[in-house]
Amino acid sequence: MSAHPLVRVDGLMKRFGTAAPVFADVHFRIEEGEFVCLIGHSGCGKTTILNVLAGLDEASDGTVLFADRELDGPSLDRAVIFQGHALLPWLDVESNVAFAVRSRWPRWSAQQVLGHVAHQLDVVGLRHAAKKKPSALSGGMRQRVGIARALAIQPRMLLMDEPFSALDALTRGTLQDEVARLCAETSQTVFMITHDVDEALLLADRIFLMTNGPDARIAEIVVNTIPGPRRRQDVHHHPAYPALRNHLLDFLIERSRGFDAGATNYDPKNPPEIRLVA
Ligand SMILES: Nc1ncnc2c1ncn2[C@@H]1O[C@H](COP(=O)(O)OP(=O)(O)OP(=O)(O)O)[C@@H](O)[C@H]1O
Repeated sequence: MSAHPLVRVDGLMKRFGTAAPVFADVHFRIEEGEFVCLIGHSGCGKTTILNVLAGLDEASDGTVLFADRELDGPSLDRAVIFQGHALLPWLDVESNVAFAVRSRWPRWSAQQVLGHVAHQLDVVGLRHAAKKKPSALSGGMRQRVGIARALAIQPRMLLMDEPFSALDALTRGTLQDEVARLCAETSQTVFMITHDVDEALLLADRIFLMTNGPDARIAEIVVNTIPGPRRRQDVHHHPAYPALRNHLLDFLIERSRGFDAGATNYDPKNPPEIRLVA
């Protein structure tokens, strides 16, 4: 880890009302250019952590430094792609993306904005749908618009909350490939929530495993020992794949439940880093 990671989270805790904390003592770093996935069961606080990183929610305790500065609300440095795309329904595809581009570069001419939008729509294969309203698009196309809009503002970090979970298997696979390619080409820093271990092994450089809530922790950090660039048709042939996949599934099925944060060999500031090879 470098002395100046892009994201530095220390002692993060979130409590709603007087209930037990959803999660506590969460520490992690994300390096510039890294793709990190967060995996854990429903309710352990993944979306809450993502919202804190986005500046949309505040933790009850702890600090988040982004590029060595304490976070202060949302910023165009951090773009979010939600599960349900969140497009403006009254604007066509081009205008949805242009809206974000104009807020990022308010001095750009209309021509510059439209040129940039056209390029982003090309990147996600949606140039032909530029004049369509979101209601006239399939779920996969809408999610593509969300991706184009997020990437169009060239964020320093992309935050994705289960971005493919509402899609059919075929569309999901295609979009996963596209995101893998786009992020690798631009060395995009990404923090993504997923429930899908194969998706994590395709996309992530490191996978943070969260225990069940309440009082959830990051139990361990699994390093993806399958080297990039990874492609969907190759990943499962890599010799390390079975061990990695079994390790992630065993965690979700078994170890995420009985985790003991008080165990002497567990240091929340330094969760065990797991490096599995074939
Ligand atoms: N505004 C709120 N008020 C009270 N409780 C909340 C609020 N927001 C979230 N919670 C609770 O905090 C816990 C964590 O929610 P969060 O959505 O972060 O979990 P998650 O791990 O992302 O779950 P999922 O995988 O189902 O999306 C849940 O038990 C949820 O009920």
